[in-house]
Amino acid sequence: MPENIIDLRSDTVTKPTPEMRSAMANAEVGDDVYSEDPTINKLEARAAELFGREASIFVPTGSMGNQIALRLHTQPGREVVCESRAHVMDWEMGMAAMFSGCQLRTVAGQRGVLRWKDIEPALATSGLYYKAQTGLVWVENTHNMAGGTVTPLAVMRELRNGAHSRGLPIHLDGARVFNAATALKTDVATLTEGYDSVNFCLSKGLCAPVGSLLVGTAEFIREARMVRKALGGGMRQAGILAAAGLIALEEMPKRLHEDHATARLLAEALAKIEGITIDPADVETNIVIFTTAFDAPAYVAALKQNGVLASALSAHSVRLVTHRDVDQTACLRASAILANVAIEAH
Ligand SMILES: Cc1ncc(COP(=O)(O)O)c(CN[C@H](C(=O)O)[C@H](C)O)c1O
Repeated sequence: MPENIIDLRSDTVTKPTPEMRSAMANAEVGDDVYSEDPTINKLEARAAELFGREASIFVPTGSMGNQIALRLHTQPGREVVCESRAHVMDWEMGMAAMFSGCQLRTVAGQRGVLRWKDIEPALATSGLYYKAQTGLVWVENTHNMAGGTVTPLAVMRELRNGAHSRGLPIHLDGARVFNAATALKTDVATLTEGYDSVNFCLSKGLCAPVGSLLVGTAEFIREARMVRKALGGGMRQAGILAAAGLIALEEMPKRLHEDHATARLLAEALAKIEGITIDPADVETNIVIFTTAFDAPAYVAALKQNGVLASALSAHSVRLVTHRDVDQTACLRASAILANVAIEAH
């Protein structure tokens, strides 16, 4: 495989910045199981402040943050209503059932964006003996497998108000909520206001090496701490990770628009390639999903041989994700490789 690979598989591949590495090396630490790690405490306080919440908890992965929230909001036998291609449905190893005894009730959104009128018919909140009762409404913003699509602020509020009008909690899988806020030119506190919990990732576009944060009320986070420990997520001197997380929070959201611009460039180049279908107008953030007339896994394998890493989502679907470690020059180089390999794929 050639040198200087262009890795567009995911924004999870981002490496910590030199500033993060230096902060990690010098981090003040303590035992976080005793809540004595000063850098973790600082990160959790800062995250709660940014989201306008009472508290937050640092977790090693977005999956763990999501599953802690699902467990706390539900009880065994309840249903969780989510979008049909949600991460919690397709990428979290059946943990809703395995850990929380819940089943997922999927609802197809428009390019991943749910509306309350779509959710309402899927609810079971009283008096039905043949269905599991609904226990939680689940939103994903941005929506990964729909192509990084953004749920607008008015719809976020519509879904929140709908859930609460039926006495249901609502959780946001906000792994890329900073991308959504950037695309909407708003802030995360406004975008997520009133959501009973929000989980967001430091380790994706925000470039931290590890970690996510779950935000909510003080009581919710107190209980989340116990569930995290039960899952084996109680960490010791994790301030080393939190030091990078603080930089991720302060420095990285302001540059996410660059990833969005690069993604749009890629989409415009892809749209010119024979055998590839994509509408660049559909690309709202840092995720580019396109259809191929030819075999996608074979195409991705050939791209790898030519120095571009991508993800085949199905026989005729490919995902590219832009991020800080791939600048516009690299993406222009990738565009040429994507075109040349496509010609051979025909
Ligand atoms: C919306 C959303 N919520 C949660 C997670 C889980 O985060 P981690 O458990 O990987 O930290 C992801 C990771 N997404 C990963 C990726 O995009 O490469 C894969 C698909 O798991 C996500 O996209």
